[in-house]
Amino acid sequence: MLGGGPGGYEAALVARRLGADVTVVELHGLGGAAVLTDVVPSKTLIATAEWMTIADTAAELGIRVDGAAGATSQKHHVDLAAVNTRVMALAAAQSADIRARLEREDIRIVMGRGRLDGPSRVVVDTADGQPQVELDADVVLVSTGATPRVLPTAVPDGERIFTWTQVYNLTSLPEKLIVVGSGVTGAEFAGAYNALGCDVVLISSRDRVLPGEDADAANLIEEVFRGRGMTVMGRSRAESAVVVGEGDDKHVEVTLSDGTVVTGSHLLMAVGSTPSTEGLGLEEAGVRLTPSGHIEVDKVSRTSARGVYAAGDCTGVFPLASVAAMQGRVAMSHALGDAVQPIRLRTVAANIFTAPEIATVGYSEKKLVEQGSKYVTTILPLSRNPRAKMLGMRDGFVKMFSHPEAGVVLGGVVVAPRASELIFPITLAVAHRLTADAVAEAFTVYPSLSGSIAEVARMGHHRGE
Ligand SMILES: Cc1cc2nc3c(=O)[nH]c(=O)nc-3n(C[C@H](O)[C@H](O)[C@H](O)COP(=O)(O)OP(=O)(O)OC[C@H]3O[C@@H](n4cnc5c(N)ncnc54)[C@H](O)[C@@H]3O)c2cc1C
Ligand SMILES: NC(=O)c1ccc[n+]([C@@H]2O[C@H](COP(=O)([O-])OP(=O)(O)OC[C@H]3O[C@@H](n4cnc5c(N)ncnc54)[C@H](O)[C@@H]3O)[C@@H](O)[C@H]2O)c1
Repeated sequence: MLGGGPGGYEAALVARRLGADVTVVELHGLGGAAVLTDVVPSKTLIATAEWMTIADTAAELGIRVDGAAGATSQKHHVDLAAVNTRVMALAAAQSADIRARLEREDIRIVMGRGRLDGPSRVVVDTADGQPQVELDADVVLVSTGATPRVLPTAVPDGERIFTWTQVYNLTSLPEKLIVVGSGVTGAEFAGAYNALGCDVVLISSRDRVLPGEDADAANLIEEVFRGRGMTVMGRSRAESAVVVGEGDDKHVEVTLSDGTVVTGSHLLMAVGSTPSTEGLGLEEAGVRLTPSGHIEVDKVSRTSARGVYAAGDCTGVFPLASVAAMQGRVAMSHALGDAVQPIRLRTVAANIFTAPEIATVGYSEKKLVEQGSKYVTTILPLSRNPRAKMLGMRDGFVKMFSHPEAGVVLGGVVVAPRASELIFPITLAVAHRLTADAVAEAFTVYPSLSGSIAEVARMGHHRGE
């Protein structure tokens, strides 16, 4: 395995279980960017932000903090140094757990930068300056991931201008954080820092935040962001960014394409990723790349070179840790002759960890329209749910797409606190082609947020002729 992130280490475990001799080559640390810089750190930071959001409703629920002057006064504050220490410790512990698990399974780990020397040999420049390691293999899985895209006119310095991998250096909350890019990464960080108590400006090059997502969900999040005091600048492309001034006057200036200059104390660039596929000897080994530099793969993770498979963000199939892991497992099952199901992207569940969260599964409305499918949409605002009222939750909804005649659930969107947990019944329905009636017929607890899922399914009921 070239790369020890979710794509690589999950594949390693499957290959070992199927009886193969397995070596994982990893440049930085086991668990990959997912564990060390991306998923785990961001979601741990967001866990603190989520508590801050919950604390905001405390006064409404009748909770008073001793010494606080009134319901609207600032009662909690965040010690960012402590938060980031916890974040990094958690990521390191998770990485160590993965290493220990691989070692227990007798998987060899070689730390260093690997590259292909033809389709069945990997050469590793080891991290500790020891001689190169050469590994011959019947099967190679490339799972080298991706790194933050850097604009040459806004180069991160790790002190004032950050990529998302560097923000954990911060020991105190920025006075005013500018976030460039309103994809999932930008929206999650902008939302989190806003909840932690920062003044946040979100610069979005598109009409609205989260341009790729369900329009109702994205509009709701944008409204929530604005309602919490965030400045959201739509249709604004950042051209360049510089650090100016000295001492207390030091700040960041971001110049937009219309000449506007936005100033802040710090800047987070979240303008997408670049696949880590350069200098790996891929094309020389017969592995075809797409124009964007991603590795071309089929549904069982085969590349154009015999014996070479690829998984995860370096393939650009669907940049999620869960998909990387599935691609890796599928690759090894195929390569080692086990029963294998080609990857089914239609059933992937995804979640955006804003507050409220946005969870999606199955076909999106955009996809249903594009492919000319027949569908009905049923939608229920969260504010109608009795449990949500008790918990003081207002923003959110449950939406379901189903086939108008067959009643089969085609997809769903849940916007709610912990939507990542609530989406599961819809995921089951999509994965197993259940009808909306089948979902509606199952008992839900009263009162419960999941009651809205059964309710929205009930709304999709069609009387049989
Ligand atoms: C801020 C952020 C938050 C995210 N949150 C989520 C989330 O909540 N849920 C989710 O499902 N997904 C999330 N993602 C996406 C997720 O991080 C990726 O999809 C996932 O990391 C992909 O796994 P991977 O194995 O392909 O690559 P990675 O995790 O990037 O691992 C690749 C590994 O390969 C190593 N490597 C690279 N080149 C070499 C080489 N030449 N030799 C040896 N090793 C090499 C790297 O050091 C790295 O460790 C998030 C992404 C970002 C940016
Ligand atoms: N919760 C999660 O599962 C999670 C979290 C983060 C990322 N991810 C994965 O990573 C993928 C990539 O997300 P991402 O947000 O990192 O990248 P992205 O490419 O989806 O978004 C980057 C955004 O930045 C904008 N942009 C680019 N240049 C700009 C400029 N100069 N000025 C202003 N805006 C600019 C783009 O228009 C785009 O909307 C996601 O699709 C998702 O699969 C998942």
